Amino acid sequence: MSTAADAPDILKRIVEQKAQRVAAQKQAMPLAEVESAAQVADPVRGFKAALDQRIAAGHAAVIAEAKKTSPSKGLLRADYNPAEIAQQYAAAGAACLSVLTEQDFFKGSDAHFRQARAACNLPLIRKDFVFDPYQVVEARALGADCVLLIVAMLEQAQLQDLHTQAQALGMDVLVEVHDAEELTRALRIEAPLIGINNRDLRSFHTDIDTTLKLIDEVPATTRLVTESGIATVDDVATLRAAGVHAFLVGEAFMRHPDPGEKLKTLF
Ligand SMILES: O=P(O)(O)OC[C@@H](O)[C@@H](O)c1c[nH]c2ccccc12
Repeated sequence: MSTAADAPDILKRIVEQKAQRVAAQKQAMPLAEVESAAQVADPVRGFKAALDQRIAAGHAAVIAEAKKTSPSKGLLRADYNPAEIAQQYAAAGAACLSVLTEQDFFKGSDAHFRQARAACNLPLIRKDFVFDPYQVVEARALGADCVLLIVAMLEQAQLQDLHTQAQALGMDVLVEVHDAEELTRALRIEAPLIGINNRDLRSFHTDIDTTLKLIDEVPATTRLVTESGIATVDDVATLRAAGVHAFLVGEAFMRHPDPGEKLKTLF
């Protein structure tokens, strides 16, 4: 069985760095304080519901991602303004937004997340590397409507517990997998929302076949999101023809001077 110990090197490095950050953050802001902040946070906006609505109406549901930098591609956008990007995405018809908050490898921040969420009415996923229950409470305190859980970096019991905790706080969870074994683990916890990451974190190579190969294993009642490397109108058409209607796209939008314009042309 794949476990956190088998995670690709880049994921291990990110998680090690993150563990130090979380330890320091717990000192700066004890759990009880974060819990209080979570209790008075803005109500959740319904992340999965927004995807389901778009798709029920016959449209593709786009989770449009804001990220300044990625470990695989480096700087994507020098003039990074999360509030402006959020408004452009919302105006262009995105169903939901994704905002990177990881600091060391993606140059994200909690402030980016807050700015983006305040600038629109769409539901947002906090994109980070979550392994500690503290981070789940922190996400809700920030106003997150959904959190990402990456199967490759979590033990099964951890995955189950974090998933239950996030749902108890009212959030949706995007459970990310990359292969059949990880998908089995996501299905075992009955995750309603599963993302197939087309990026191989060992090589950084993206291939939409990753989604196409796994699609038959995903029950019709599960909302499937295809993630990463979606760059052309052909990619979108191929995936939709195969029955995938929710898309998480970052790089293709971020490289364009007007990310919202790119969203409109791609979808
Ligand atoms: O920029 P892309 O290739 O369109 O991919 C977006 C998103 O899928 C990618 O950023 C991502 C997928 N899973 C992640 C986990 C952590 C950080 C980032 C990611």
